[in-house]
Amino acid sequence: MGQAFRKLFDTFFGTSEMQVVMLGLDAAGKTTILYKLHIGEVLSTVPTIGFNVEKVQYKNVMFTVWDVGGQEKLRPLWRHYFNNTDGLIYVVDSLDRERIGKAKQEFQAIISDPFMLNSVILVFANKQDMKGAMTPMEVCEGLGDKSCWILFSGNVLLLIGPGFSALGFVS
Ligand SMILES: Nc1nc2c(ncn2[C@@H]2O[C@H](COP(=O)(O)OP(=O)(O)OP(=O)(O)O)[C@@H](O)[C@H]2O)c(=O)[nH]1
Ligand SMILES: [Mg+2]
Repeated sequence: MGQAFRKLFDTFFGTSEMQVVMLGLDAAGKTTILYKLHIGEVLSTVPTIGFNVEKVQYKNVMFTVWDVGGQEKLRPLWRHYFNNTDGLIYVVDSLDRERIGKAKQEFQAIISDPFMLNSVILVFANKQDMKGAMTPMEVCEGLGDKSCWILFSGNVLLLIGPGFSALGFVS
């Protein structure tokens, strides 16, 4: 019955699509997350030069996820992905206390861009398995959004600030 209802629902409403860009400093774990979402496995990665792109279906939404290299010399290219982006996944290495200031600077620059004003934003506080990792609250404060709320699920921090809304992606 559930299946039949879903088929009927999909026939009438179809599958919607969202373009999502995944950004964050180098070695934050973006490519690892992309392939965990895409094939459900943790693969070994090399630093991304350019981008990886995969489609990920969640319920009746097809997400096209762009994972863009985060090395310093590649960051000026990030803005080329902002046009037509519905959502941002910003990945932070929770172990990297030294660079949380840099992660904040890049995050604030992204969310101030006119193309990103209507995007939904999800901050992924990654590497929570590591001893000494910043807590999601510390990551949230480190990124400079004092008014954010946190919904914490596993190692996902959903950051909802003024003008932001939730990306239905957390599981
Ligand atoms: N312990 C731990 N290590 C992780 C986690 N996620 C990623 N890593 C490791 O972090 C390193 C960098 O991961 P990548 O996914 O390549 O990082 P990236 O953000 O894509 O890096 P760039 O492509 O250079 O921007 C790899 O050695 C991963 O195995 C995690 O949740 N926990
Ligand atoms: Mg990568």
